[in-house]
Amino acid sequence: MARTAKSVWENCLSFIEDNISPQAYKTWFEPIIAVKLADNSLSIQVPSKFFYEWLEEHYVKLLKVALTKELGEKAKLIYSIKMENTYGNKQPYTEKIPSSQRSNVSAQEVNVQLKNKSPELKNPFVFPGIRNVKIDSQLNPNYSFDNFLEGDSNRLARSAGMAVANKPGGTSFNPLLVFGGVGLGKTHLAHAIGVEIKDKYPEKTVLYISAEKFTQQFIESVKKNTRNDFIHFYQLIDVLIVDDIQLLSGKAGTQDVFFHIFNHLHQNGKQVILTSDKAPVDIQDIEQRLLSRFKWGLSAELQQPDYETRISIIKNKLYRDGVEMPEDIIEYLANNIKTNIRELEGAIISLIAHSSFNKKDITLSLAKKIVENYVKNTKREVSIDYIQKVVSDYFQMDIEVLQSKTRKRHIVQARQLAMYFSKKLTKASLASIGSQIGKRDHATVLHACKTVNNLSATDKQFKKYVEDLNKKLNS
Ligand SMILES: Nc1ncnc2c1ncn2[C@@H]1O[C@H](COP(=O)(O)OP(=O)(O)OP(=O)(O)O)[C@@H](O)[C@H]1O
Repeated sequence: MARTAKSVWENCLSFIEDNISPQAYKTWFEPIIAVKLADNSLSIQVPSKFFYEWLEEHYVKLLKVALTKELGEKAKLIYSIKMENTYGNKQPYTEKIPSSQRSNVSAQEVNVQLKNKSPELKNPFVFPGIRNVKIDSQLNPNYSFDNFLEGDSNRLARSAGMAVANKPGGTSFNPLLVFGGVGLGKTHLAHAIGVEIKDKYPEKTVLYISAEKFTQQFIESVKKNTRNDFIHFYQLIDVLIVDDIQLLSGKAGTQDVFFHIFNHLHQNGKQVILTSDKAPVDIQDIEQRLLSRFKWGLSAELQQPDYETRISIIKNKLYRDGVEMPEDIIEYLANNIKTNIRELEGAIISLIAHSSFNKKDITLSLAKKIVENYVKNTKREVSIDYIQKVVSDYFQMDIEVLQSKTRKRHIVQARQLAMYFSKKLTKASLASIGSQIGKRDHATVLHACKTVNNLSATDKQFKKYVEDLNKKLNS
């Protein structure tokens, strides 16, 4: 019997159904319609671009296995997206996108000159001993310069990033340190520079790594006694991008090893790109010699985007998602989500999802509801620095006093309150809270939290402090 799109898809579905939860199957697979089968390519129609992205993100492997079983190794999946009811009464239209269209930045081969007999060079990403080390750049090709919109708030950082991408290691921006608040595009820009360099100079070895992962790898190398291999590995890199460098704060061993790697790369004309959520002067607990190196090149700030840039970012995101939205809603979003581009994008995604799942138009009242949720839910994301500022302002003392070693009762209480609220309102560990609030250890923070709970149950005045601060930190 001749195979049809429908019969092939039905076989795929019965395999998929056996491998995921009934709820997921119902939500994500039942609405799909198989539309065409040509050679090894099956076209399926999905209800929205959001739907397509969800499938690609969560079920691409399963789809691949199911399809390969049916159509063999060369099987291809093509999505046809039916844009319906996203806005207004427009005719539905379709858009075709191949599965996993995003090209990956391919692994890079590095020939290692082996000086001794042991051919082992440990790649902390892949473990087996290897002569020809393949280094996955860890870059995300979706973060490019093309979709990093320019505005006054990011012009300097973006242009410096471009200059570095054009001539890695060959400008005075080495290191290039990009800093700025949460969700303002540091990671995006860092990847964009790496992606651009790989495009222009495919032979260069580029590596993106978060400072957190770098630290974990280093700790692992100490445990396994492979510290030299670890250093050697990083010294092979032509362009090293380290994200969230402030996370090295308080980690003396990791800072030390990074210092050696940095010096080696810098001396050899290799490019280093760093990001941080603070300006270099404000990064605490980083050794002076390292801090001074961070300042060798250029520190460029990403500021909060102005209104025009927010509008362009929204429009660009909508354009890329193939969705239209009335101008007044775009303006409403831009006027109400100002400080964090990730939140702005999140609100747009929620709006699209709501309207496409509920088959309703995107209206201003829906936008208001979503923005309200966003603003409410994200208000609690405060930093430990901010908490210390609010608490010290409340007690009219300087942050340095709050952090000092003094045992004066009112200062101790202020410090304990700062610790208590840091535990309550942030995801930071006790140890990290302690190190940021006057270099105390985790036991001190634990004790502070208990004391605040006890005192608020027994001391009226103290209870009032807690209530006042709660209001200030949540407003
Ligand atoms: N100029 C821009 N144009 C378009 N999109 C942007 C721009 N800046 C940021 N974004 C988007 O905003 C989101 C948040 O950016 P990113 O993750 O790079 O922020 P971050 O500063 O690294 O945040 P965090 O401090 O939480 O690590 C991303 O989806 C990114 O693509």
